[in-house]
Amino acid sequence: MRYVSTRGEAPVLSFADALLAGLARDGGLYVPETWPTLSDDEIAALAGKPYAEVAKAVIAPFVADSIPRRALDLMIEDAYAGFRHPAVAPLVQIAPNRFVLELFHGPTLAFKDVAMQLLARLMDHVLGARGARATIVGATSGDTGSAAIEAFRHSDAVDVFILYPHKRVSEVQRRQMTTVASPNVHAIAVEGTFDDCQAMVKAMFNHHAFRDRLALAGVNSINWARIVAQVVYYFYAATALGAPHRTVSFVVPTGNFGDVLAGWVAKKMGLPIADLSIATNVNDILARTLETGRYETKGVKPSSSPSMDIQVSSNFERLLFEALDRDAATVRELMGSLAQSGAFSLPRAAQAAIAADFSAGRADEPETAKTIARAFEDAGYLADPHTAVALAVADKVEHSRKVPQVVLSTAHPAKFPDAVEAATGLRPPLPPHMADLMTRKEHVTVLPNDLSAVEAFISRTARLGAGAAA
Ligand SMILES: Cc1ncc(COP(=O)(O)O)c(C=O)c1O
Ligand SMILES: N[C@@H](CCOP(=O)(O)O)C(=O)O
Repeated sequence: MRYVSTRGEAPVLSFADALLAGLARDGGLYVPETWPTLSDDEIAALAGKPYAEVAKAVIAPFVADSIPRRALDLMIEDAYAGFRHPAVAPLVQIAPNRFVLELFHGPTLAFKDVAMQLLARLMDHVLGARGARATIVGATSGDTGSAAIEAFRHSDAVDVFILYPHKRVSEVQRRQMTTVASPNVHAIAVEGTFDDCQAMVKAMFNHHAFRDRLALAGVNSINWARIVAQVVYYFYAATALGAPHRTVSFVVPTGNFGDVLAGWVAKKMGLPIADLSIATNVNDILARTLETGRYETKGVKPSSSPSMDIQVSSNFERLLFEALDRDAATVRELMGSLAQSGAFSLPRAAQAAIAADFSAGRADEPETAKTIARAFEDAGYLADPHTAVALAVADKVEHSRKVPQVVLSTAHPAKFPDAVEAATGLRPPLPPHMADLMTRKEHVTVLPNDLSAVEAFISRTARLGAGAAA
């Protein structure tokens, strides 16, 4: 499988090179040259299989040129062996025709572990085979950062720098990033928003001298490997509910658009999905885009689901590329407009193509709190605020409700104990492996929202950059 950039001006790469590249050198995102498909028989054969077996079948076609099958299988088995639930991603029925897919049973209690645990193994494998090292830079609104730090903390081949928005993540999220004492891990609190952090990470990739000197690699969902690992749980859940003989819908709490895009990839590969619902909090740029055809950024409002406090959803570019029939020149034009004026208008055909696969809805703060309370009262289910946004939207999306609806639960309620306690009176405890999190020593560098200050810090601190000027 070869990978092409959504902006059409970067080299075509193998899986291994796309894995290490992160952002394409033209500023675009890598996507597979063609979409592999699974036949109905192949999909039916996944029903009832352990999570790792489903992962092997779904991921193999995307990596075949770069990773020997036996090595892939071992990495997948190892990645999911550490999850706290034997099903890895259990499906819990909470109402007739409604299921919650719990994706938070990995080490850092959020769905990011599902992809990150595998990504770290894949990167170590490729770097090891090349005798190479890398400097990972990542932006986080709370969960990607902790998942990446956990996954790479023992890796000798990488240094990890995670940028998060100062004072805009939950205390549990912050401490998960700042209390890891590994010498290769660096948490940076940026005085700005997640969008500022993400823009800085992309700017570092677009600063080619810096990128090459430090051998930058990315762990955000700009990295294709993150998406492909997330495609797996759509197959896992849908086949458990009768696919391919039965159609299902998914409702996905959405921020950077990686998770719901993975659902779209599953559909492209042959999984019968009736509807993919994009659930947003008050930062509803994606819901507005689907309604109006205009993608328009506004100021970010802090919410009780902070991981979704995002305006610039990186992976929307991948969908746009497909909706425009892979017209990279138009992608470049629209992304240029976004960079210059903070907005672009979708061509009508692209808007229609997107509307054929996706619906969207938003939940404001009172609705989110009410939904946490109602899920607990009606079903005895304790939902975190991100999951609650999706549960609230699940009621609103008509088309989606005609078939079994799977709501993705992306974080453990204990990651957001204040919001959960305020709605239910119950304070969810952290699991035993994190019981002392609140007393561990924190290590963090606070930096201004300024690219040169961040680049200078990374240059000084990274093993590949030591002593060099930014
Ligand atoms: C808990 C949680 N839910 C949902 C999301 C949204 O996922 P995505 O960015 O893939 O749209 C995020 C982060 O982005 C998250 O951390
Ligand atoms: N909510 C995310 C934001 C970054 O998303 P990613 O999927 O692109 O890494 C987070 O928790 O950091």
